[in-house]
Amino acid sequence: MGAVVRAEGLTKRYGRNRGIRDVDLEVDEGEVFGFLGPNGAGKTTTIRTLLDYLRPTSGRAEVFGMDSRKESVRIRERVGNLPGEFALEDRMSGEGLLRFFARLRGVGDLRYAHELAERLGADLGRPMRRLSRGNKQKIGLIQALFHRPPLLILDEPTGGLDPLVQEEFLKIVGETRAEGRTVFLSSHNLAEVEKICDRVGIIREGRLVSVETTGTLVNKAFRRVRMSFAGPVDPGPFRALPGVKDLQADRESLSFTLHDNLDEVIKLAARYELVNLEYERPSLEEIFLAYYDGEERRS
Ligand SMILES: Nc1ncnc2c1ncn2[C@@H]1O[C@H](COP(=O)(O)OP(=O)(O)OP(=O)(O)O)[C@@H](O)[C@H]1O
Repeated sequence: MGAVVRAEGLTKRYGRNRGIRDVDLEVDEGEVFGFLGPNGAGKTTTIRTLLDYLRPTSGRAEVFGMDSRKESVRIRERVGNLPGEFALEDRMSGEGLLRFFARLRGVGDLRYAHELAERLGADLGRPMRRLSRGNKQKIGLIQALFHRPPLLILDEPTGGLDPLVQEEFLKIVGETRAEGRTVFLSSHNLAEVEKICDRVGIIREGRLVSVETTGTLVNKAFRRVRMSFAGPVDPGPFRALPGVKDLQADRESLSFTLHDNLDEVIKLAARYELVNLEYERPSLEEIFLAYYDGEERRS
């Protein structure tokens, strides 16, 4: 499996504004790659630069091995793109818009488009300008998906969608991957990223600060531990153990986050009569917040 998207030292400055700096990135064929970061981190800038809607200040990007500046037309033919602002104020209906895109792309058959509209509950009959944000977004997704492109680049695909529609969208992404196609999506919604992404890139203040498989990111993080005992427990020795943080205690129970050192914690707990033990891994959201918090303190 080769890289479908590759960025090397990709940098975009907007005058004195930061944009993105030195982004090195590879997205492999057949994977679902999640691009995470808070508002203003540089997700949209990266996506627009990959597709040559923006010219990089320095560095380069390739999509399907083609230079994104020199071969943007050929690249865009093979990409289904949902831009960050899909807000057409058009008189045309969703159906009209899809027919327009179908002609442009030389696709004769709109059956998959109609199937997607049905599944997402999209209203294809109304003028685009009369649709709510979420309903516009559905049309935006359908136009990105219906010609079954080998690469999907989706900027905040579930923004404005209600939870049931989000679930359906996640199924569609799963089917896309099962067909061996590649998906690159940016998101704020960490629960959804955790469900569908094989790998995750975290961007912070224009720099890509981490790329990991979703499993690694979640597994190497801390755990939340809660212990209840049959009698009073002395929290002091627990608090003193390396790896134990944010410990809270009442007479017969302890709760804390554990970053390391499970063995010593269990041995210490075994000196008491333990009646309950909860050991939970955090959500990607908690990891992300902790990551950002830690980064902030380091910088
Ligand atoms: N046209 C522009 N002119 C000047 N600065 C810009 C422009 N577009 C983006 N920026 C700046 O570049 C940085 C990255 O913005 P970008 O829109 O790529 O972030 P994002 O991660 O997509 O955020 P969001 O989640 O809010 O969409 C921000 O500091 C932003 O202020």
